Amino acid sequence: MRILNLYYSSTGNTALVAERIDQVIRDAGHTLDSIRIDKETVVDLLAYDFVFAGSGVYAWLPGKPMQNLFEQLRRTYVEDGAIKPASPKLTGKYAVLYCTYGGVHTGINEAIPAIKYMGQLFDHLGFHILAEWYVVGAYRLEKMQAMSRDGRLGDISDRPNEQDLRHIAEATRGILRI
Ligand SMILES: Cc1cc2nc3c(=O)[nH]c(=O)nc-3n(C[C@H](O)[C@H](O)[C@H](O)COP(=O)(O)O)c2cc1C
Repeated sequence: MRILNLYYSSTGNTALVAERIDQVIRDAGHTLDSIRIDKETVVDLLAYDFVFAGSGVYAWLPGKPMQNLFEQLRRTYVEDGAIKPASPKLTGKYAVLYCTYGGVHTGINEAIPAIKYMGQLFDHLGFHILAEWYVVGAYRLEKMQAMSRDGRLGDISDRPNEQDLRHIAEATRGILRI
């Protein structure tokens, strides 16, 4: 099984989640490509059977570098015919989407558009979307730290914490059983 973990992380929270996912996959005896997205990233999602895709949430969406990559991929897959009308499902292609988010204003509702945005590329290609994981992540920028205390989710200064990462590890172990 060819496995990819593709993620964008600006302030490190999503990277912590991604690293835990990587570790569980390796401990289960698989190899994987783990790619932290930057401006240079080139990838073919269709080269993999199982893709984990994650990002921090910024203004309700994944980070700009991930949006740019997904837009490039969407265009390429439309041009080469991989995105077909009615998006027929592909056998043996699975995706798991995850994000970290602060939710200072409206809680998890701020993160839902980011997950749905990422999911659309996989859905268009015909991947089966197995799960959507929402992990709380503190606002790490100095000027935003009050948002980690005063928002709708309460004090999230230490998130993602070890308990969050243990949940992700368990969920990853579970999803690999399919
Ligand atoms: C510039 C900026 C904008 C953000 N905007 C949102 C937002 O709209 N909604 C939200 O829930 N969290 C928002 N957050 C919180 C991040 O989603 C959260 O800190 C996340 O864990 C960051 O992931 P990263 O450390 O992997 O970059 C924002 C954080 C920053 C720094």
